Amino acid sequence: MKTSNPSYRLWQLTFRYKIIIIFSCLFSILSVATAFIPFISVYYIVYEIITALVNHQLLNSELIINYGWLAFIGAACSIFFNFLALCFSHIAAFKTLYHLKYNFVRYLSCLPLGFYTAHSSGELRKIVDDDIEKIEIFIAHQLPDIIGSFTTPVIILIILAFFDWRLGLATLVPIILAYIVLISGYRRKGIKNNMQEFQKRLVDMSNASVEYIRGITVVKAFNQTFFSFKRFYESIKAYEQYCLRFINCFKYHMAFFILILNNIYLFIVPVIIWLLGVTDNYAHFILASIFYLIFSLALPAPFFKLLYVSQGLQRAVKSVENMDNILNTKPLVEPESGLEVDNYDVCFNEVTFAYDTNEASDAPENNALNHISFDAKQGTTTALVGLSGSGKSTVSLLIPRFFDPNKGSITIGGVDIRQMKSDYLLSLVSFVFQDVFLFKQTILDNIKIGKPDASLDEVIAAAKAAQCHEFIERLPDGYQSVIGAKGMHLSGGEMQRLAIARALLKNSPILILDEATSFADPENEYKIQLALKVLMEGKTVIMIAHRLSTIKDADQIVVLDKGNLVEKGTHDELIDRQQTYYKMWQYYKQTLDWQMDGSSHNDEVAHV
Ligand SMILES: Nc1ncnc2c1ncn2[C@@H]1O[C@H](COP(=O)(O)OP(=O)(O)OP(=O)(O)O)[C@@H](O)[C@H]1O
Repeated sequence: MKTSNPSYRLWQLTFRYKIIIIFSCLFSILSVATAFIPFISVYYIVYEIITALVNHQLLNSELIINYGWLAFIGAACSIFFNFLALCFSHIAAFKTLYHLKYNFVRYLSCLPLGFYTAHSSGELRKIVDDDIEKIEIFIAHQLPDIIGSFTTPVIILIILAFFDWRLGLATLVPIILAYIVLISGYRRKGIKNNMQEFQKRLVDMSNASVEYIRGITVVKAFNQTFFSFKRFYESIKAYEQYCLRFINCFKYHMAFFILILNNIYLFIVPVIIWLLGVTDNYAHFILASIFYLIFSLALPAPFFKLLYVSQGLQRAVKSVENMDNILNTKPLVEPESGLEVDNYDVCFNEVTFAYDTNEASDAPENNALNHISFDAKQGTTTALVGLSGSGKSTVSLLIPRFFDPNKGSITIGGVDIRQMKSDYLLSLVSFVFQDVFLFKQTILDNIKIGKPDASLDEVIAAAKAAQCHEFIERLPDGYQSVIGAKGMHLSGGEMQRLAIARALLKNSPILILDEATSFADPENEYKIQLALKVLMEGKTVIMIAHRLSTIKDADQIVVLDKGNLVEKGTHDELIDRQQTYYKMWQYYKQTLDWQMDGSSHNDEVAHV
C-alpha cells in the first residue's frame, strides 16, 4: 500500500532510477554554469578594450579572440550539457512511465469487480493517460528546469566575488523577492482546495464527454440530445469556473513575480547611482555595472521556467495522489502458495454476500445473497433460476472471486477458492456473459483470448462448434476481419456465438453460462445447444437462463428469490413440489401459449 504523502511519493518516483537522474541533474548544473561563461567572456573583452583605450596601449587582439572562443565554447557547452541533461531525464522519465502504467494496469486487474462500479472508466482512463503522463513530463522536463533555476542564484553568489559584490547583492535581492512572492502565492489559503476542485472538474468533464459519446445512440433514439448535452455542457462550464477561480486566486502573485523578474535592472540602477559617489576605481566600477545590467536581462529566463515548473510540480503531486488513491484499494488477498485441485465440484457453503458493505448486514434484505448452500458436481449442470434481481449473476460472479463472500465459503474440489492463486482459479473457469465484450482486434484474436497459443485449426474447430464459422467465412477478411472496422458489423447473436467459441477454445473444467443463448435465433439456438452439450461433457456447468426450456434437462435447478435459496432439485421434482419453480413454469408456459396464439409473431420468447 502507498501510504506516504504525495509530494514525498513524487520525489521517490522521480529518483526511482537514481543514477540516471543524478547524471541528468549534474548535466543540468553544468549547463547553467557554462551558460554564464559567454557573459563573463564578454565582460573581459569589454574590459580589455576599455583599459587599452584608457591607457593608450595596443589592443591585445589574441587575448580578445581567445575570450571570443571561450564565449563560444561556453555557449556550445551549455547547449550540449542541456541536451545530455534532457536525454538522461527522458530516459528516466520513460522508464518510470512504463513502470507506472504497467503496474497500474496490472493492479487494476487484481481489484475486485466491485471496484469498477465505484470508479468510472473515464476516471481510470484519465489516470492512465493523463496523470501518469504528467509525472513523466515532470521528470523529463521540469526536473532539469528546477535544478537550473536553483543553480542560477548559487552561480550568481559565486561570481559575486569576481566582480562587484554590492551590485551582485543588488541583483540577488529581486530574485529572492520574486521567490517570496511566488511561494506566498502557493501558500495562500484556498489555493489547494481550488486546485483540487479544478482537478475534480477536469475528471467530471472527461466522464461527461465519455458518457455523452458512448450513449449517443440512446440519446438520439429517445430524442434527448438537449438534456444529455446539458450535462456535458454544465461540466465544461464548471471546469471553466474553477479554472478562472484558480487563476483569480493567483493573479496578483503571478503579476508581481513577472514584474519583478522583468525589471531586475530597476534594482541595480539606484545602487549604481549611489555607489558612483563613493567609488575610487571608476573604470572598474563602470565595467562591473555594464556587466550586471547586461546580465540582468538574461536572468529572468530560468526563473520564468520555475513558474511553469511549480505549476507542473503541483499537477504532478495531484496526479500521484490520484494514482495512489486507486493503488490503495485493497486487492483480493492472494495465498502465498496456492492450492490446486483434482476434481471440479463447486460447492457453496452458507454463502452470504452484500455489495455495498464490507460486513454482510444482519438484515437479509440488504444482502444480495443469504446463506446460499448447494453442490454443483463435476459433469453435471446446475441451473440458476429466479426473478430479476434474485441473485443469479451474483452467485456466478463469486465463483471466480470477482468478489469475496462476507460469510461462508465456496470450494472447488474441496479447496476454498481463497486458498488458490487467482491465475489458477481463473484458468479453471470459462464464462459466457450476457454482455459480450469484443476487442477492436481481429476475429481470430478475439477467439484466441480463450487460449492465446491455439492454432488456427483449433480456432476454426471452436468456431464451427459455436456456429460462427459460416458467418466469419462470409466476412471479406474472414478470421482476419477487425471488429469495429468499417463495414464490420456483427449482430448480438453473432457476438454471443463468438463468446461461446472463446469458451469452447479455453475448455476449462468449470463453465458459467449467463444468458448464453439470449440473442440466438431459434435455428441457431438449437445448434448452439448441441455444441454446448459437447462442451459441457464432464464439466461443472453453472447456467443462468431465463428461458426455462433451456434448463429443463439440467441435473439440478437452484431457485433463488431475493437472495435466498428457496428450492433445489430436478425439473420434475420441482414441478411435483408445486412451489416457486412450478409457478414460474406455469407463467412460462402461458407466455409460450400467448405467442402460439398469435399475439406475437416473434420467434424470440419473452423472458420470465
Ligand atoms: N454491482 C452491484 N452493486 C450493487 N448492487 C448490485 C450490483 N450488482 C447487482 N446488485 C444487486 O444485487 C442483487 C442481485 O443482483 P443479480 O444481478 O445477481 O440478480 P440476477 O438474478 O442475476 O438479475 P438479472 O436476472 O436481472 O440479471 C440485486 O438487488 C441487484 O440490484
